[in-house]
Amino acid sequence: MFSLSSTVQPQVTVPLSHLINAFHSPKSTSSVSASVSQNQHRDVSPEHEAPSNEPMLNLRDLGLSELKIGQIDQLVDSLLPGICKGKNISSHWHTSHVSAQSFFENKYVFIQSRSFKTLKSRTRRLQSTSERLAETQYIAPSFVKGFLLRDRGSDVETLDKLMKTKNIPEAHQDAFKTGFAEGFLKAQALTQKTNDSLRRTRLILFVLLLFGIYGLLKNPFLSVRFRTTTGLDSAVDPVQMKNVTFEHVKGVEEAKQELQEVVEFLKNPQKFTVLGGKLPKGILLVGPPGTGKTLLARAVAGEADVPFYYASGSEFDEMFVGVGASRIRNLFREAKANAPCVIFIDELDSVGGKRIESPMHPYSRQTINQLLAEMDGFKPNEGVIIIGATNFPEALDNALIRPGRFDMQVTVPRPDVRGRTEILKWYLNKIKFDQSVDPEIIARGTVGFSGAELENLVNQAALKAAVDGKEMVTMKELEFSKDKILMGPERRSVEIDNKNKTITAYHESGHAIIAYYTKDAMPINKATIMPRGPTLGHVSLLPENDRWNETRAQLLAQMDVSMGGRVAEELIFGTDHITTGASSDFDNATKIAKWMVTKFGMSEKLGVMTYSDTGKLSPETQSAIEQEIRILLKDSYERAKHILKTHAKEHKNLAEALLTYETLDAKEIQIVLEGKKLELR
Ligand SMILES: Nc1ncnc2c1ncn2[C@@H]1O[C@H](COP(=O)(O)OP(=O)(O)OP(=O)(O)O)[C@@H](O)[C@H]1O
Ligand SMILES: [Zn+2]
Repeated sequence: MFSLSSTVQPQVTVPLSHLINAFHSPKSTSSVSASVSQNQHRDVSPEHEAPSNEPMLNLRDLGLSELKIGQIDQLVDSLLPGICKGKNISSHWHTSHVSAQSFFENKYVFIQSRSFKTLKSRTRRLQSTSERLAETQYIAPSFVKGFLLRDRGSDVETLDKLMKTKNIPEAHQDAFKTGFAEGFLKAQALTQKTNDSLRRTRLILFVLLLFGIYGLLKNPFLSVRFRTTTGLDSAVDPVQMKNVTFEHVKGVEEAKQELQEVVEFLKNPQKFTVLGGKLPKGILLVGPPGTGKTLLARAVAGEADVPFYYASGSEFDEMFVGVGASRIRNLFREAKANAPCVIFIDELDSVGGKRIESPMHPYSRQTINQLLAEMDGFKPNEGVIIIGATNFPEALDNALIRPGRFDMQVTVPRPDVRGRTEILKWYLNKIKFDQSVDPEIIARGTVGFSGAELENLVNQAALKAAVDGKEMVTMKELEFSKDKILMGPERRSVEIDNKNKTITAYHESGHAIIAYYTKDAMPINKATIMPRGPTLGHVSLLPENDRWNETRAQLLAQMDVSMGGRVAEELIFGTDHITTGASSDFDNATKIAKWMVTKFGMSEKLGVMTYSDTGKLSPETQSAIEQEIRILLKDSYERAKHILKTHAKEHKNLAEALLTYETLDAKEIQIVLEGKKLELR
């Protein structure tokens, strides 16, 4: 079963008594021959398989070169009566022996036997007892084999030399050899013991390893580490959330307030029980991605200083029967054992969605049922609070949002301008930034950004500053990374020819001039002719505040600003040279005009009425709507033309400044439009 490595040499062994007798064979042949002849039969007897208790000795490791021919004959005769008699080897030996002094130097019979035994290397390679048995069956008793295979001339010489150098008299040589044999035997026994204990140790280690693997797979705590590899268990790491508190979550004040009572409950569940109050078991955090739902849940656990169990809904969504359900079971079992605590299930919709069983999610129903059963299975004041998060509350299974389950909903919206400012300040404080940085300006220009996106913006600005070899982050890097997130990376590598650059500069200046000179337009933030994403240039405007509502004048102003690009092209380069670059401007203007007519009731002709599905309307109404939209756009176009004609000089100055500097911020645009000279940067 457990074969040893090939470096371990096979041992051909004989009992000690045989060896001693062999040395003294000429004198005490009878006892040896009796025991050896027994040995011959051992090859097939089961006795042979069971190792004898007597210490075993390897004869081939003994120096026997000093034996004279006569002695060898006697020895062999006494050890191998069968072989010697049957094959008449001794006579053969006598006639063929040439002159070799030593037994091993004789190249005749015994060497033949060696080759008959197929090369010494083969013998050396023999590994298992069974192989050895097979060999010995057709050759000779094992010890003779060792005897015959003796080929370590150097060892033999050492013993010879030793006897010579020590000047051991003939009479004592036998005693010397016996002593040598005893010493050898001891060493042999020791090697055997070492080998045995090595074998035993390996066996024990192997068994321990097997137990270890089994234990790891069974133990739910240890299996956490194996979760990803085995995919079958479900334990979840509890994480102590001391370091995350409400202080870390910015711009979601209402949500924090609502969750404050949950924190109180987790801190002291008994207090609530005494008063008979009942807290929801499950809280549903609803909001767009990256608004800090996970962060809030962590903060709840952190504020209350209780363990936090994180699980993602998609982890429970398994192709295999029962896996999702068993994961949920394990999660709740562990949480209950560690109450008070918070279980957080991210992407709840992917485990608790209303989906019917489909080939993609064959066992989702089972998983939802398990979740419901677990939620029903513990008492409200047991100290376990389940917080679920979703971007699509509509997609949740109705059973999940019934009272007693996720019955409290907390909305986590995208932050408003104040929230965004706070978030930006929070992340700016983690990096080095210039005192001139005004987080509010960035906040104003990042309508709709989530907390995660704002964090990313600050991070990208820091990276940009590092790449540019700056010591601090300035507004420039922040603006840069904002544009990158909004419009894709700059395309500096694109070679834009001068003609196109000029067209772009006049087009963008057109937008900027209209924005600057129209009362209800948003203030300009920046103008650039640096290609970015799919655009060749752009003008960004900045609302002073998040706009909850927009007036008719503001909408018209937005249309006018959109028209400014094309009007500029037409006025400067002529009708024949207008470009395709204004298509997205027209999209924008047309959308606003359409909404004014069909949604906002801002057309006198069509009245205060909404027209949702324009395809189903009568042809007359449809053409009336179209007519109104057309008029709004035409008027807008004319207004833009008027402004650009009036401010042709400013328009030209701004376009040239853009051609020189590529990007101009609000202040620089103002300087140019006021007719002042722009300082060289
Ligand atoms: N309001 C916030 N205040 C501070 N940091 C925030 C805020 N919102 C998001 N972040 C940052 O963005 C990271 C991601 O947010 P989080 O994972 O909490 O969002 P989420 O709403 O759970 O998103 P998803 O729905 O994609 O899971 C947070 O780790 C945090 O660094
Ligand atoms: Zn444009």
